[in-house]
Amino acid sequence: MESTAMDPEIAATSSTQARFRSSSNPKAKRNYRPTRRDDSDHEGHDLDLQEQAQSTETKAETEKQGQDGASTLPYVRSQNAQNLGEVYPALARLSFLDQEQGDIGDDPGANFSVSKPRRPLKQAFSDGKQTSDSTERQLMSSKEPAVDATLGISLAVPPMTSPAALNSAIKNQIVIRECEQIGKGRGLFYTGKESLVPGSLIFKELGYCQVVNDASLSKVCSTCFKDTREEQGEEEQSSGTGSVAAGGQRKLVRCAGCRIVWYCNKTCQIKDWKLHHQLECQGIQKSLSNPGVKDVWTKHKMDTTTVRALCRLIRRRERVKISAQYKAEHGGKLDAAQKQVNEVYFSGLDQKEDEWLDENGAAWIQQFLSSNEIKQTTTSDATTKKHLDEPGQFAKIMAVVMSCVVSPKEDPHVFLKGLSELPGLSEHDAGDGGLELTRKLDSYGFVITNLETTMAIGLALYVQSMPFLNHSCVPNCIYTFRGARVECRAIRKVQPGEELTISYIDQIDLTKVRQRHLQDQYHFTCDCPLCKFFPANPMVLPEQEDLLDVLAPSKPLCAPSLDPKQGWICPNPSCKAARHTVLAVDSQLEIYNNVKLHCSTCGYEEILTQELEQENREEAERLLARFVREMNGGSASKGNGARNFELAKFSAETTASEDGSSTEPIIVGGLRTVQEPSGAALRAFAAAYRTLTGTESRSVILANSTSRFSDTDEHLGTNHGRSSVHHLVRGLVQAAFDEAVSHKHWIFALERSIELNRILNEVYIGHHPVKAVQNYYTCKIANLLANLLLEESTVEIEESDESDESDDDKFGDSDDERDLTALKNAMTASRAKVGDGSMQDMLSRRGREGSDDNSTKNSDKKQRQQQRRSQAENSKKVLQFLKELVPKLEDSSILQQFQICWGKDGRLASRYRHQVDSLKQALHYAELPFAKSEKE
Ligand SMILES: C[S@@+](CC[C@H](N)C(=O)[O-])C[C@H]1O[C@@H](n2cnc3c(N)ncnc32)[C@H](O)[C@@H]1O
Repeated sequence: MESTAMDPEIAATSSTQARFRSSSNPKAKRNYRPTRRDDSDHEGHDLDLQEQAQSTETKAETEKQGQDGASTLPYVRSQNAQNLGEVYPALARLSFLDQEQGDIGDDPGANFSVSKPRRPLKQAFSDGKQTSDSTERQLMSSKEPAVDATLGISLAVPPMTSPAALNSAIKNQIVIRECEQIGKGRGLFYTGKESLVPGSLIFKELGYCQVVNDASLSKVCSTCFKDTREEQGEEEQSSGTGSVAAGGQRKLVRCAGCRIVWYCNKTCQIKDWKLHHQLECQGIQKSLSNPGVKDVWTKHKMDTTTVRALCRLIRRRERVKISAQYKAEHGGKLDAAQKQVNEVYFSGLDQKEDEWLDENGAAWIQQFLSSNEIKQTTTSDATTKKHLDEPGQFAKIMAVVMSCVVSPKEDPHVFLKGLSELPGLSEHDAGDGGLELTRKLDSYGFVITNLETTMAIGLALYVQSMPFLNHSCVPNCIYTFRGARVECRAIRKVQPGEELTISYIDQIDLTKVRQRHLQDQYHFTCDCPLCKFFPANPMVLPEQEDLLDVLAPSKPLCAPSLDPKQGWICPNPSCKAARHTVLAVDSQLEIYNNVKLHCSTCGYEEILTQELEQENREEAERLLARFVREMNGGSASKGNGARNFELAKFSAETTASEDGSSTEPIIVGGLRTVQEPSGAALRAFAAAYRTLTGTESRSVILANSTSRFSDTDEHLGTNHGRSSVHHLVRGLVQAAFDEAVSHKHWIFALERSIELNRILNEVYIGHHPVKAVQNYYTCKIANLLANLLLEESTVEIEESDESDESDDDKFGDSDDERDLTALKNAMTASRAKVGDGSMQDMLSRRGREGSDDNSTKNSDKKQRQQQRRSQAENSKKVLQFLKELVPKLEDSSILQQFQICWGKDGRLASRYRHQVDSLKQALHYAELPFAKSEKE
């Protein structure tokens, strides 16, 4: 531990120098309830429960407290949280999906603070003792570190006797052992005989310590982690003790002692008080009286999430020591307070697990949350120390921690050293305790996220199974949170012997980006199939340089014959196995020069070359660019910047051919115009299509146009042609999706997203991350629409009450209000004139209108009325569309293709079901005002 960390003077200076993070709250996700305006001062609801809670403590406990300043209360965990969790790790990439994850501010040094979602962070680099032997190290029932008989030294492989392991849904079938890959350390493996089905619960566990992050403190209960932003019509559970606003929306109450942490109600507050907060509260108040660090709490000079987590971690160890001492002195008996708390709050697994954590947690943190194996291949201890200390963060964090936990009489150095002093450890192990603990929190801390929003709401340190999950860009597991309890589930079939993995990062980045991220943040090179075989992530359009990389002559020249299950569907129209005529070999062609296609059903064979594929891709891109250019006015209206195309709204209808049979149309890209596509656009398209396929296009429908090109299906011909069409179609749909997203055109984005899902299902058989990602977007957009729809219904009511409301009022400041306005405008957009198509245009036009002089006010008013009528009409259409969407989202045959969504029962997994339910609920609400405006 560097002395600067504890020096109060230096601490004071550093805390004033550093601006750790802005205190801005994450953008509050809209509640599904109609907005209520309640201006009552939230803080006015503070319950002075500190005293009440204290009065419930027993005398003995208070006395003990007075004597040594530490709580003798047993650790108790509430298990009444239900609403938290994470849908799927690390996928929220698009800006609109990015929930504010905790602002780190512009201080680069603030990065260390736990303020954004993260998987386990950088690896710990402590001095644990273990070997790199790849043999299984599992010991079933020892509390001591396993001993390798050959080497005679202890191994960093924890015994699988923790409650999480013993209570696992697949008891005794998961083991922790060394991975074969050098430098990877230990991993969690499935050893059952039957393969695991998607959705299987693998384990669930409680954290050793957990805290709500700074950004969510006033929104999330610090005991049960219930997020008030996400409640939707649930029955209030505050039973009169919590604060319920007039509108039914629950408010949290704040500890009147430290004024930092918030709770659902008295019960939660008392629970936390007994477990942690009593000491935490005293600590914070002590810290507040220290002028050097006071600003941290009062002016949010830095993020205190890590600080509070560390304090809780340290305190738990302290409390356990005191508790053990009490037990020893009283013949193994619990003190009266502990007994009372156990009776009132503890039950079943929670109790067992908490007792186990009390007894073993510190030792596990000390001995198992570290791996020499990893240390050797990553970086030195000194580098780690430097990393932690680089922006001065470590010193600042420790200064605040010390101001909370160390009593004035104590020597901080001795105190910190003492943090490592566990029975049985050598002097070497008992190094710099503060640094070691911080590194462990940094390495193994998990961000607790909210299921609905994937917003980061807290930080927890798990010690049982969770910390041993390694990363893969194509993971087979996800973890979700129930309160602060983490649950790990399989998301696809897991074969016996397979390692269980989660993703630490955003899977949809390019391989290069992902690898850089993993290297920078976690210090390892990922060896998963996506990294090994897909240099250009097929989930995103490959960048030119990635293509150049893979075209390097050193690459293998010919790919092994492709297994139809992995990448392509037989294009032979008469093949019985063929359902679609689209190829999905682009990913493979990014690696191999030639791909030999062989259909095991009909014997069809063909060789596709990288060059050919590259040509097709380029041609498709050229076509796309030209087509979009022409659709936007192109040469005809050069320079005026007008946009005259809008994105597709609804799928094209099946068209009847001359002989009376109906033809399924190919909707190229789903682009439709608000008016007829120009002749130039159509010609551009036809020419490029001809070049790509060697044929005239067949039944290609553009926009709302009735124009189409006649052709026969047979002419689609070779893979060459099909591959080009595939690029074209997918590129166009992707472009349409991106366009819709960039304009926050959610309805269209949703529609395009579903279309992309359909295409992906054709081109990737079985599970594929690309499908998971797109499906994730579909769900998120549906969820967003649900919010917007509901908001719209609220606004509709408000508007009808105040018909003279100015435009300015409707353009609120919040992003949500803007989204809502954009959505409304989008609904009107289909009727707009040339140049009015884009939402941006419309928004700026409306902005300009707002500044027009009085003479135009009347006509503006009429226009607005007209617009409202039009909005109402369009709203009905949207409603109808969404109503039709719900059964599709629940259609199990569609879902079976998105394996990622499967629940145990083969239905939509509950995490998605929840979103569909939200949509249904919003539809229900939304109908009321729409019905009203209809009558009007
Ligand atoms: C939470 S720990 C996982 C358990 C770790 N293997 C151990 O033995 O303690 C995260 C660390 O494991 C290592 N790791 C995780 N996934 C890996 C992978 N796919 N390849 C190599 N190392 C990996 C990295 O060093 C990372 O920082």
